[in-house]
Amino acid sequence: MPTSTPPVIGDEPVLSVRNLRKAYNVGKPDERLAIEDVTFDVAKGEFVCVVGPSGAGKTTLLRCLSGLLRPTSGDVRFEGTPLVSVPDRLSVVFQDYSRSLFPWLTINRNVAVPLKVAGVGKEQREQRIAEVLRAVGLGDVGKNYPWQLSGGMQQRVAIARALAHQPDMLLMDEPFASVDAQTRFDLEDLILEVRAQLDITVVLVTHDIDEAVYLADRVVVLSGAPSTVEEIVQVPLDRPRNQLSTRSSETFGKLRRHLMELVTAHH
Ligand SMILES: Nc1ncnc2c1ncn2[C@@H]1O[C@H](COP(=O)(O)OP(=O)(O)OP(=O)(O)O)[C@@H](O)[C@H]1O
Repeated sequence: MPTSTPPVIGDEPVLSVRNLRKAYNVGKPDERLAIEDVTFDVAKGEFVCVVGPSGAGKTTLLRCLSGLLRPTSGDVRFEGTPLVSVPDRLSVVFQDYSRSLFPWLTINRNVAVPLKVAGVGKEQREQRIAEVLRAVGLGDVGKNYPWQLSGGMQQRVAIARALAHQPDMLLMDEPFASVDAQTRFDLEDLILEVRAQLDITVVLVTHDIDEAVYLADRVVVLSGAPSTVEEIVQVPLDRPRNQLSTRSSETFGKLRRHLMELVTAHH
């Protein structure tokens, strides 16, 4: 099977993770090592998925990559700079859209939040909001409130909000886990389209191996906790991808099988 290859030719990686280690409750009786040693790079424009058994530390890793959580040791650099907080050029989308959108704000105002924080003026803000809502297939819901939309539509709003200030990188933690199967396929295709249109770098954590193969250029496979990198698998599937033909191709089947073996062997 294809395995690890150097991800970057020439340019510096957008994200570089070196010997990341994360323990919770250090020095206390309930100290717990979640991540033992994780190293990988993400190149500009690349789509990297992270998979691993339940409890492998996927959410912990993503939080460390976003600057929300400080590693115990090791180094995470975004565009060459060590992370100390969430950088402006990076956006995060979580699984639970119902907790990430502000229920008391209209869709337009939800999407406006990061633009206001970034100091974007009113006129330009309104233009950006209309653009990103159109980009996620939600042209005319701006005056509605989140609770008036379906789960899939709310997650589209969360994605639009994450894209509003034109980040260089999007980090996503199980972003499609709370929607039904058909909506999940639609959202997977949406994120692939958005990625292609905006030339954005994406790191997405999922427990769903098929989803990882369908979306990624490379898949980082974590071992069980405390996690290390089991293997980095290259995904040589053509783009644009298609839910029917890509998923039924022989290469897809082989990759899926290989990843299943890796993940279940270390469960
Ligand atoms: N705030 C915390 N305090 C203490 N331990 C924690 C904390 N958050 C996570 N852990 C522990 O760290 C380990 C990794 O958890 P994490 O949620 O990162 O894994 P995961 O791979 O995302 O899990 P899942 O696939 O079940 O969502 C687990 O053993 C968990 O109990």
